[in-house]
Amino acid sequence: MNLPIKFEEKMKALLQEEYEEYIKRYDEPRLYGLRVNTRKISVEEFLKISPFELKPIPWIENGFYYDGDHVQPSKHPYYFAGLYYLQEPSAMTPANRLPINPGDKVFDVCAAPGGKATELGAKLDGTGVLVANDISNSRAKGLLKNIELFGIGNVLVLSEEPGKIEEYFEEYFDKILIDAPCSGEGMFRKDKKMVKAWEEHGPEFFAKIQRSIVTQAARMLKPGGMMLYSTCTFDSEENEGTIEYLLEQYPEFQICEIAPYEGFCPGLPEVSRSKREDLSRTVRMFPHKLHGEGHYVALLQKGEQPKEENEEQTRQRRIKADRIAKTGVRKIPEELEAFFENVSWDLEKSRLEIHGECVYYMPEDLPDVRGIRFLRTGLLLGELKKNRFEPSQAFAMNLKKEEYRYCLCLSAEDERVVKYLKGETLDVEDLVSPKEKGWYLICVDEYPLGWGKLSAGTVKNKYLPGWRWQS
Ligand SMILES: C[S@@+](CC[C@H](N)C(=O)[O-])C[C@H]1O[C@@H](n2cnc3c(N)ncnc32)[C@H](O)[C@@H]1O
Repeated sequence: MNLPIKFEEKMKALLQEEYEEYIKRYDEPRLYGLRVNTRKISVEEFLKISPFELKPIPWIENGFYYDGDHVQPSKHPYYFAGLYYLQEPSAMTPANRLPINPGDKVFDVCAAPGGKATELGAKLDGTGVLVANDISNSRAKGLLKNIELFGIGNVLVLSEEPGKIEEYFEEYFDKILIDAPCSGEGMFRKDKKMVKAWEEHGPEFFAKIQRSIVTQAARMLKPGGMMLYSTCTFDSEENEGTIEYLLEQYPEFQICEIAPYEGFCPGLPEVSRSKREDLSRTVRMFPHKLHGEGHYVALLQKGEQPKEENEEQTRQRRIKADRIAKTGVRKIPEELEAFFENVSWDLEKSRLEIHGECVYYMPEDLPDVRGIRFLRTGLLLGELKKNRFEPSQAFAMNLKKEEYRYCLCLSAEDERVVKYLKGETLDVEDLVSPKEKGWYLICVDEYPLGWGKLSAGTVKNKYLPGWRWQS
């Protein structure tokens, strides 16, 4: 493989006698990873039904290697049920090593297309709130789809400059993940286009952006909160250099130990300006040390700053508290109430929001985000049409089979599953009485795929057209 000479020289200086071993990895086949969505299925259960041969990724409990040269997990109904995400193995590390507690307010600053946000949302398991942002609107659309596919409803999906978001979320989050835009040196093997991109915009370009993002994010973290910074590059300015910069600007932050794995290498104080020893608590991942393409990960905690509040600060704090969005409806619309007779949720009026025809179920304690560019606030439950409620695709993905009364379960081998995913009408007379009618949750085995409307033994397809199986 043709690598830029400047890059090779830099890697030689960084790796010294290990360089030969590292460069040999470029001749080896690429690695494919699959991460189980533990919000929908346990690892144990997934291993019982997995159609693919899987080998554990030793440092990720829910991560596995698969043979991407012979199987295509993105073309299996379980993918459409959101049971897993396909992700390069070392890229699974950041979201895995950021500790998440139930109820946490979590922010993924550079989230598209959702490789890390989907894991953070799965770990929250319906509690707290996940704010997922990406500055690119087109990429944020893909992010929203992946979040919905994963069954994550306690969300806010934004497409905004972090500097603008900061105005609304000062010291709001318990956990922040920054998977920063970077020069992508760890992706050269997997994606040759990255080499060309590196030649156009190298480490210097990205180091500036990263410094701005980490300091903006730092201000959105609560004292005591944790922040994880990651890149898929080897460059020291973008890695240790960015962390060093953050610590200079915000000395109340400290670097934390990351749960170890034998293939992790310590960060390198010697490549930084200050040579501070604690940079060795950050982690470098190299393809010749573990079966992954390479990453850099740093976990930080914001210290509690003992501060006496003055009058002005108290006033500001009160203003902010008033900015918590007032959600809720006085009365649940009858059509929605009728639909929810078949859903086992306790629908809380205080969390419902209705805009035009659309009904949303909101996370609690969100600031009012008017003025921020957003793609979604909360879970879109569906639409209120004339005298009826039409449930959404996102709602189907958020439900568990046992939470809705009328389910139609097809086995993964049943050819009607793919027909359904392609948007076709289904004949199901063999499964339900021709007298049955109304909204059915169509499932592959036990796992919801979307809605269908049953009448006279036929399912009218309500699968979201934009998500259809492409042949
Ligand atoms: C490494 S990718 C993120 C990958 C993602 N975390 C995942 O695991 O799927 C970096 C992302 O940062 C976004 N980005 C670039 N500059 C940004 C900024 N200033 N604020 C927020 N996002 C930014 C890019 O659009 C890109 O999608």
